[in-house]
Parts: sequence; C-alpha cells; structure tokens
Amino acid sequence: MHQPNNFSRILNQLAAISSASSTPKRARKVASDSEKDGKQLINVVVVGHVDAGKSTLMGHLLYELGYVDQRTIHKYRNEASHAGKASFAYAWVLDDTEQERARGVTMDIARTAFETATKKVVLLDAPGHKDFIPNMITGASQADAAILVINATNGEFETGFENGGQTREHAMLLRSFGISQILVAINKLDTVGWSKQRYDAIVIQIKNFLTRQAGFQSNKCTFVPVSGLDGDNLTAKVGPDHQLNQWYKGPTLLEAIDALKAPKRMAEGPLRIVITDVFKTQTNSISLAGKIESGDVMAGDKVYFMPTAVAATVKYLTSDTESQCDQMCCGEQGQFTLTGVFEPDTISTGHVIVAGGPDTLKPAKRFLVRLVVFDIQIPIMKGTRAELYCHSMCEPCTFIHLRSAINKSDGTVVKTKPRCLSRNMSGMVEIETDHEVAIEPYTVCRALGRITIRRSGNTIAVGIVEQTLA
Ligand SMILES: Nc1nc2c(ncn2[C@@H]2O[C@H](COP(=O)(O)OP(=O)(O)OP(=O)(O)O)[C@@H](O)[C@H]2O)c(=O)[nH]1
Repeated sequence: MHQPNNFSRILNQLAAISSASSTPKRARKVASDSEKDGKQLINVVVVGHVDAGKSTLMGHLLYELGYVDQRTIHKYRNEASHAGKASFAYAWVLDDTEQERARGVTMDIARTAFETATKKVVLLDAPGHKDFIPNMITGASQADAAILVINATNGEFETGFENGGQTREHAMLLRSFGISQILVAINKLDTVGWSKQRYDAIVIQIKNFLTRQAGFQSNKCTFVPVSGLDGDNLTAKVGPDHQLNQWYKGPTLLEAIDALKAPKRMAEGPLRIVITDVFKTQTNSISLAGKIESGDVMAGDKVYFMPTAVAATVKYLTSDTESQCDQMCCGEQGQFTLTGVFEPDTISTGHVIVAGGPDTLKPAKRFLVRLVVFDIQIPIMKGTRAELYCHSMCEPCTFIHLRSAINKSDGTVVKTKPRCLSRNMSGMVEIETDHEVAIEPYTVCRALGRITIRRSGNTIAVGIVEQTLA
C-alpha cells in the first residue's frame, strides 16, 4: 500500500523516534470511539469502475481543502502535460508511483487524511481496474463508509454498470464487508452539460441496484452531482450562473462526507491490529502499517503477531490523523514500529497483532462459513479450489464439505449435503485454507470474520465465519 506523502511521513516518524525517548509515558486513556479533538474518526474507501474519476475527484478535493499547495498542482500539471496526460494532474495527488502515472490507472490503495467540520477522515483511494480488485478488497475491508464514483458520460456509465463493469461488483463487495453507508458521487456531469435528466436516470438505476440487489438501505445512500475535473460542487456550492444551480440544492461532496456516521467500534474488545503493509524488517525491529479493528494499543505494550506467534514490543505509534501519539484506539490506522527478534519472512501483510498472550487468537485452517454465492457460471462443489480473502489477507483454500443449502432470508436449511452450490444460493460450508491464518468468528471480531471468495479473478461468494474448526 503506498501513501501520497511518504516523505513527510518518514520525517514525522523520525521526529517521533527522536522525541519518544525523552517523552515520559502517559497513562492509558479510556478507549473511546476514537474521537480526536472533538472530531469523530471515519475511514472512507473510494471505489468505482476504472476511469470513473476517483483519483481526480479526491485529488481536487484535497487541493481545494488546502492539503495540496498550488505549486505542487502546478508542477503536476506541467509534468502530466509533458507526459501527454494533462487531464491526470489532480489524479497524481493520489496516484504517486511512476507506473500508475505512466499507465493512468490506480494500482494500489492510496491512503491520505483530511478533516471536515465534524470528522477526521482517512481516505482510501482504491483501484477501479479489474486486475487490481484484490487491492480494492483490502481497502474496503478497512473502511467504515464508501464513496462510489459513477462516470456520467454517455456510454461510459453504461459500460461501468453492465455485467463485466466494476460498479456492481464493488458495491456488492462493500456490502459484504459490512459497509452500510454509501455516498454516490455522480461524476463527469460536465460531459453531459449538467443534464438533470441524465443525473436522475443514473440515480434511479444505481438506487434500484443498491437497495434491491446489493442490500443497502435507501436512507443510507446519498447522491451528489459533481465534476472532479472542474472542481464543481466539491467544497463549495456552484455559482448562480452554473447549470447545476438550476436544479440542485443538495449538499456538496464535502458536506455529504461530513454527514457520514462513524460506526460503533469494538473499543473495549481485545487488541486486533490488521497488518496492511510491512515496510522494513531488521533482526531487532520492524516497521509496518495497519488498522486497529478492536481494542487499543500503547507504546510499551507487549504484543504477538498471529499466526506466527512472534512476540514484540510496541515502540512508536504514528496515527494517520496525527503525526505522533502514545496510544491508538479502535478504528485508527497508522504506522507502527516494534522491537523484538524477527526471522525473515515471519511477518507479513495479512497477519494480525494481538495482546495478552498468543493464545488470545488461535490460528486455524478450517472454518465453518455461512456463504452467499454470487451470480456464477460454474457451481461450487466439494473440492473446489479458490482464494479466500479476509481483512488484508489472501490465502488459497478448498471447499471441504458442503453442509447445507440454506434459505437466504431466514437461514433455515433447504437441503442437507447438497452436491453443489450454484448462483445466488446460500449455504453452510467448511473451507480449509492451505496454511494457518488469523481469522475469527464474526461474533468475536467482525473485521476478522468476514470473508470473500474469488476464483480465476472473479468474486464467487462472500460469507461470515461462524466457527473455527481446526
Ligand atoms: N470531463 C471530466 N473528466 C474527468 C472528470 N473526472 C476525471 N476525469 C478524467 O477521467 C480520467 C480518469 O481519471 P482518474 O481520476 O484517473 O480515474 P480513476 O477512477 O481514479 O481511475 P482508476 O483508479 O485507474 O480506476 C482522467 O483523464 C481525468 O481527467 C470530470 O469530472 N470530468
């Protein structure tokens, strides 16, 4: 996972390291819903079909909010224009690798933070291209709410929305990760002359899909018309002469983001930090990025990496919304530096940090899962091989036993030991991963109990872990 301003992060971290030794350790605060300076923390993932304009929209928003200075944008404009990609200048705020800029596509999650009137927002800009859906899944697994960006351009909305486009798959994945609030940004309305008819027609189709098929509640879906390229309706209402002013009186994108609700978190639960990136491992220290899904952590705490059970001590914490801190709470993302004895390759993305002893999260290989099958061509059978995604982890797996087919709405058994599970069916199945993994029942930790199953580059099912079996 890359970060838009790695350099300043490293500087912050160095500052944290030099000052930590002289700072006396503070007492542990009562873990709250990670409210910081009176503002609630919310993690928002930005998704949508390839080229919907996600990075441009968010880059322009960050620029208007003052997080990117005029000189930097000017530099991006010049460089992008020399590279024959002038229209990508704002996208470069978030797409910061050479490869992404050369190809004009986001490949990995870009993470950045900004503030609204009442929120501290950690923004995860996800790739739209089908090839990078696994990275999008990692982003969605860390988010509390989502911004779904729709390209309103004639023909392009249709491509993104029809089967094979990423709009539907992204929305279904969001819901399977427990995201219930979705802000739909209808983008590129400048390309259709800010047509109200076009906007209304798109809203009707997306709303129908979100509420009837993807499982979102109508009152949790907000729609906002925008142009990421021109910067219209992002942080300020459009002027009186703008076409949008004739038919839209609703919120700006920023107001709609501010209105998102931070979810109830497992603040009092046992510590669970999902590792999303490992930057540097030395024999006696490791630096990594992660999200606290449950509990809280302080510098000085003794912790364990699961499933390897390697012990370590937390040295420095750098939250995404603050440069340096002594304690980080549930819902926060950031960078962690730990000391211990680390063998090469014993810690990686997808591992989970726990406290209170290695046996507080028992690694397992076999799971009982309640599964919802997507619209698939080839049914799932005993012996089917696939990849299991859970939080930031991906592991090859096998369907060992199909226990029952169940009724989607009330969970009653429709058939025991079915021969297969085909499209849109639901079932209780036993899945075995090739290696032991850090997964828990959904009732113990929601983020560690939600899984996505993919096969040959397509999502075939989503589910929740009912039980770990062995
Ligand atoms: N006319 C117009 N073009 C836009 C708008 N927003 C983005 N674009 C253009 O659409 C193209 C793709 O923009 P990106 O921001 O890279 O799209 P993306 O959704 O982040 O792309 P991926 O992450 O690779 O899926 C660029 O040429 C942008 O300038 C808009 O509001 N209006």
